[in-house]
Amino acid sequence: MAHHPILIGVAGGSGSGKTTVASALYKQFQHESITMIEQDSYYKDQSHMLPEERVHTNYDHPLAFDNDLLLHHLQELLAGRSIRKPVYDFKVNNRAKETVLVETKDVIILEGMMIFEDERIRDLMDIKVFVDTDADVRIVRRIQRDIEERGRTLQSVIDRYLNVVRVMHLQFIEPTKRYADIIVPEGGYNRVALDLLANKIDSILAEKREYQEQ
Ligand SMILES: Nc1ncnc2c1ncn2[C@@H]1O[C@H](COP(=O)(O)OP(=O)(O)O)[C@@H](O)[C@H]1O
Ligand SMILES: Nc1ccn([C@@H]2O[C@H](COP(=O)(O)O)[C@@H](O)[C@H]2O)c(=O)n1
Repeated sequence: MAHHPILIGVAGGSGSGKTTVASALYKQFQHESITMIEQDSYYKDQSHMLPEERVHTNYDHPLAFDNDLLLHHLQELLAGRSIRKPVYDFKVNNRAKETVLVETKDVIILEGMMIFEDERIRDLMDIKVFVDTDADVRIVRRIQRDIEERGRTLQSVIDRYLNVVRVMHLQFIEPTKRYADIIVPEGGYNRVALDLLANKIDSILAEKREYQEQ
């Protein structure tokens, strides 16, 4: 393994294409040593709340995330140790009982809406990517995904978007674009951006290997 793993952050609004970009990078390096972490896995545990109370949580506010645990886990991975990543269940708005073993790798991709918002987490990243997609495209993608995969109704997705997601996006996500090294329009299928990123990752890996051999 390289001397220090590389941490790549992929941020952007809900439905922007973060997961698609992160997965494309993951695929490109699947023969290397690579792993992926999602900030969504670090939504706070809400077992102490009734299911009907959990519906009212603001999931688009930085405080919805257990960033202390995320920071600790990233530090562990970067130090060469494995972690047990929490599992989040969107259908019941709560952390699941099981955890998943994640071993450290040369390249760690962290994907999530607000990963640039916490300075402690931001400062660990070697490359910061912001996936920038227009709000109309993001809401259409989100409607489709939340109904198909997260068990939501059309009305609940629309209400939450207009009352919470949109407002929080402007307050907490859009301003973090300034921290990005690279802004990728439209995300997932932007081949040029993905190739540029892959080249950069390759060169950092080569640099680290050279340093390690000295
Ligand atoms: N460039 C793109 N063109 C068309 N559809 C896309 C593109 N990027 C992502 N998608 C689709 O949009 C949806 C949301 O993308 P996803 O990567 O899950 O976004 P995020 O992780 O930012 O919420 C997915 O169904 C994905 O297949
Ligand atoms: N229990 C929850 C937790 C979060 N959300 C929404 O998920 C969005 C973030 O996920 P992306 O993959 O789209 O980045 C966020 O906007 C939350 O509103 C939820 O619906 N329920």
